[in-house]
Amino acid sequence: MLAVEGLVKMFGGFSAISNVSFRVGKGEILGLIGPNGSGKSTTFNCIAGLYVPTRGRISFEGHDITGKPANAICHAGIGRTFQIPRPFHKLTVLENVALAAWFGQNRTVNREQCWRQAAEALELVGLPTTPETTTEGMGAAALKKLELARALASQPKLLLADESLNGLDPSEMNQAADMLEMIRRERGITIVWVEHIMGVLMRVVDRVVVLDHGEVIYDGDPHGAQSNSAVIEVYLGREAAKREEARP
Ligand SMILES: Nc1ncnc2c1ncn2[C@@H]1O[C@H](COP(=O)(O)OP(=O)(O)OP(=O)(O)O)[C@@H](O)[C@H]1O
Repeated sequence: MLAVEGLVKMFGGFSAISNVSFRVGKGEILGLIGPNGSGKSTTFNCIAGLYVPTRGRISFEGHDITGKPANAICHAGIGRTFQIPRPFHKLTVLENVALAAWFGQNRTVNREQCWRQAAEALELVGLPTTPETTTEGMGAAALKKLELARALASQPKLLLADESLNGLDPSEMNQAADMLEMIRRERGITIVWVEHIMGVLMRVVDRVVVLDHGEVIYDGDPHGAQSNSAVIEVYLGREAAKREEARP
C-alpha cells in the first residue's frame, strides 16, 4: 500500500535521514521506532507532505506522492495525528472533528455527512458526540482521542499515528494501543505507528522498522527485534547487547 524507497532528507549539509526504505502492506500495523534523533519524525513528515524529500520516492496505492503537499496527501487517503494535539478551543469537540471531515475530504461531502462522520469518529474513540461538549478541561488522554477522531474523520485508508503514547500513564498507554488495534479491526485502516516507547507498541504491531542515525537497522517481526543485537544496542547500549549475545 505504501512504499518508501531510498528516502534522504538533508537540512543544509546534515542528513536527518540518509537511506530509508520500507513497505507497508494493506491492513498492517507497522511500528516505526528508534531512539531520539534517529529520523522517525523526519520520515513521517516526508510521507505526510510536511517536508519535501531531498532524494527517494514515496508511493501510495501505486501512485507517486513524493513531495506532494500535506493537503494533497490527506486527500489521497493518508490521515495523520500530531504529537502535540492542537484542537480549536473556540469550537466544540464535534465541530473540531466535523471540520476535519470537511477539509480532509477536500470539501466533497455535504454538511450532514460531515456531522455524521464526525459523530462516528468520536464514537469510535470513545468521546461524547453531544453537540455542546467543549474541549475545556480535557486531559492528555482525551486530547489524544480527539486528535485521533480528527484524523479518522477524513476517512483515511492509511493512518500515520505520531507518538500517540506521549504524556499518558501506563494504563492509558495500553488503552491507546488497544484503540489502534480496534480501529484497524473495525475500519480496516492500515496504520503506521511512530513511537519511541517500545514495550506497549510491540503488543499490537505486526512488524517493526527500527531506525538509527537515519537508516533502517531492522525490518521484521516484533519478537525478532527484541532479540536483535543491533536493536538492543541502540536502545540499551553496547554492553547490554554484548550480555544478550553471551547468553546461552
Ligand atoms: N528542521 C530541522 N533542521 C535541522 N535538523 C533537524 C530538523 N529536524 C530534525 N533534525 C535533525 O534530524 C535528526 C532526526 O530528527 P527526527 O526528529 O526525525 O528524529 P526522531 O527519531 O523523530 O526523534 P524524537 O524521537 O526525538 O522525535 C536529528 O538529529 C534532528 O536534530
